[in-house]
Amino acid sequence: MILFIILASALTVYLIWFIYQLRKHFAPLNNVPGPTSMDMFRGILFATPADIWNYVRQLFKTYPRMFKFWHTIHAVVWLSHPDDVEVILSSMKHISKSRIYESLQPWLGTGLLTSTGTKWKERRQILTPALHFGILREFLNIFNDYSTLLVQKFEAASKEQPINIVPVITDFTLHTICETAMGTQLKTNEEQSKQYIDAIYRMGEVVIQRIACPWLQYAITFFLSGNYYRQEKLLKIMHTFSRKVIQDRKRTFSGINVNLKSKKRLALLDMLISAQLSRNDIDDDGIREEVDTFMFEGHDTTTSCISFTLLMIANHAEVQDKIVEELDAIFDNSDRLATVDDLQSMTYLEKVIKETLRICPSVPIISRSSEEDIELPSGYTIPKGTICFMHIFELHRNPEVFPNPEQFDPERFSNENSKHRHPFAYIPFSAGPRNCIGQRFAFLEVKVMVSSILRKFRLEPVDSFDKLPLVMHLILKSRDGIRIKFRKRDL
Ligand code: HEM
Repeated sequence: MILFIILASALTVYLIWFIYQLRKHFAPLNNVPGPTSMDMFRGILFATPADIWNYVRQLFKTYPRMFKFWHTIHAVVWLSHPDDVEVILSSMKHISKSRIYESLQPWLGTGLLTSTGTKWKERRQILTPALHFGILREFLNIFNDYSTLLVQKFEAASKEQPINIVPVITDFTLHTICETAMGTQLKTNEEQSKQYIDAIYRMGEVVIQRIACPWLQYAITFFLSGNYYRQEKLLKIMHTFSRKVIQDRKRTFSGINVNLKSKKRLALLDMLISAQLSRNDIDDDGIREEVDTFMFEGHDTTTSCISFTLLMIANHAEVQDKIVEELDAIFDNSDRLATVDDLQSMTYLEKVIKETLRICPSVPIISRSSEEDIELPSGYTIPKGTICFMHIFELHRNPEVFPNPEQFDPERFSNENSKHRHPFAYIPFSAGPRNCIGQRFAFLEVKVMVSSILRKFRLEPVDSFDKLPLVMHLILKSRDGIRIKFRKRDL
């Protein structure tokens, strides 16, 4: 009994000391406005991903520049002003992702998206040449082949019925990333490919459920919730598949070892195998981490971008007319496939894609952990160890930078109008040292897909962006998909 009283007293003293130290360390945040922990708890308890999305947006209406709250023992700040975001993103000191990304680690390990420090620097160095423009040119045939198939799919669908485009586009972006980055065709009629595609969809659900529900972020509660077993099953399918792709590629790669010395450009997976064979820079698990990272980052983001671009075009007839005029001038009614020069001539379409990514950024929120105290231009100090969320979706709606922010206006991205813009006011691909490595890949793919569709179809609106139920997810998504009508163009 005495022992129990001593232990309980020691524990109480330790807890009081711990909370005191925590409060002292994070005292500079006391000045930052924000909801109370109780408000926060009420706001997210039993909330769906759509409720959480709306709740955070509502908080930005009350605290437009930034706000803070406590999430159990973690101090969290949300930022949306370009000056504040610039201080964090442009620094090499704050390159570590916050603990929110830990939910991705069972799947992606510490690949390029989730790693930090020397590991991240070395991997970025190996992988940057894999997305060089010279290589992307070689991917054009693959983009063209798959977009031809996509158009055929829409042609076969009923003319009058709206189509939920998200699953169809997802199917195509998964096939293109697998073939371009891994040099492997996903065969939808093969059981293993089918299982893999399905597992990627379902793993996304598990990850987001864990991020959205605070109590699932701890290993023990996650384990008890039953989601752990679901995750293990999915990981087995996905990792077995990626390991097989790597082994198959390695076999053929060692057979053509000459590639290591030749000038021929290597695809992403070949680049990783080459780094292993020639310099032992990366082991088998490391290659697997990067393959999984690119499969994830390289398909969901572009699916969101293509789907929202088509939605915006369907809802803005005058914008659609201008794109069609541009395409007609380039292709002159011919059926030929797009070349790199054609894609570079699609300057108006490029402005449309940029404006879509402003209103509907595929990655709406990113997060970092502060590695040391940060003095923000707003006058507040963020102590070391704070979780910093940067709300790209809100940042892109700053009325001082983008007047009338909800209005869709591609001309915001004319050379004249973009010239004097704050460099961190528009960051769909993030910015600074940890920006998106696949940005040029994404633009090429989106342009090929969207132009192929508009050369064949007139898009008619069914859903509109302002009525879509957006959800808190890693990637911007509508809970109910995105529906559009496709009417064959009279050529
Ligand atoms: C429209 C399409 C895309 C958008 C809007 C986008 C956006 C972003 C953003 C905002 C980040 C920073 C994430 C963070 O800090 O947490 C990022 C990182 C990344 N993206 Fe993309 N992305 C797109 C397409 C792609 C594609 C096609 C690939 C691969 C081929 C790719 C690969 C990556 C990787 C590997 C990272 C991590 C980079 C690093 O930390 O060094 N992304 N992307």
